[in-house]
Amino acid sequence: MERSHLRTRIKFCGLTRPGDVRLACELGVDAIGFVFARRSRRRVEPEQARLLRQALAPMVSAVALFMDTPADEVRRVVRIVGPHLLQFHGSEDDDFCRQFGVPYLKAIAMGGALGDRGEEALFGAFPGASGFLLDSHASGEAGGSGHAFDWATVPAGLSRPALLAGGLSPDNVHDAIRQVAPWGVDVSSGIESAHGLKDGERMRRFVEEVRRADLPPRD
Ligand SMILES: O=C(O)c1ccccc1N[C@@H]1O[C@H](COP(=O)(O)O)[C@@H](O)[C@H]1O
Repeated sequence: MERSHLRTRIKFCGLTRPGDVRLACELGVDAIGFVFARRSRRRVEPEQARLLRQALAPMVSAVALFMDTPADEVRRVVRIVGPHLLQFHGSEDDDFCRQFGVPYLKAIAMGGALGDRGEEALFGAFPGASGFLLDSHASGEAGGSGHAFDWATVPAGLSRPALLAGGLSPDNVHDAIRQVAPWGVDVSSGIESAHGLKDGERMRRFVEEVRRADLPPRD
């Protein structure tokens, strides 16, 4: 697929240890996600996330992930952690997502029943979103499953930034980027040794594979 950008952005999600945050920054990732979704095994408390955020290098963004989280809880995280971006995975609408005064990404469920998958059908309900995350869960289900969806269902030539997510790993991210040419990639399970515990070698290989996919094709 043709690319409109020179570099695929990388977001590592579900980090729970300062050492993992520091290594991710050394490897050159663009954003780190902290999970506040109630059902997640990677969930961190706001005070813990505040410490993790302090381990971030300059110019690396902190992303706070929610799934149908009450607005007062989101506000508390915004106040204590100070994320650069919010990421919503549930049935939140555009008004809900915008009310916190922080730019937001909306996760779009790419699993389950296939309907109209044009850009307007996927993104049209979220004019206030800074970008999107195309994840493998079905509507109403949680993400972070480690399962990929059919990348062929991503419409070509998206005009708004979209991160490809769901089941990415060092073993498939090169092919995913070459097939979809996403604005960015987002990974959690594929760089873990256990839920919330990232594996240094898998993190390093993931970044190397993204960089390899970004090289111009040889003649
Ligand atoms: O990580 C979680 O526990 C989680 C919980 C609820 C909603 C989303 C969640 N994670 C997001 O899902 C994508 C894909 O994860 P994976 O790579 O397939 O494990 C991940 O990037 C998070 O943004």
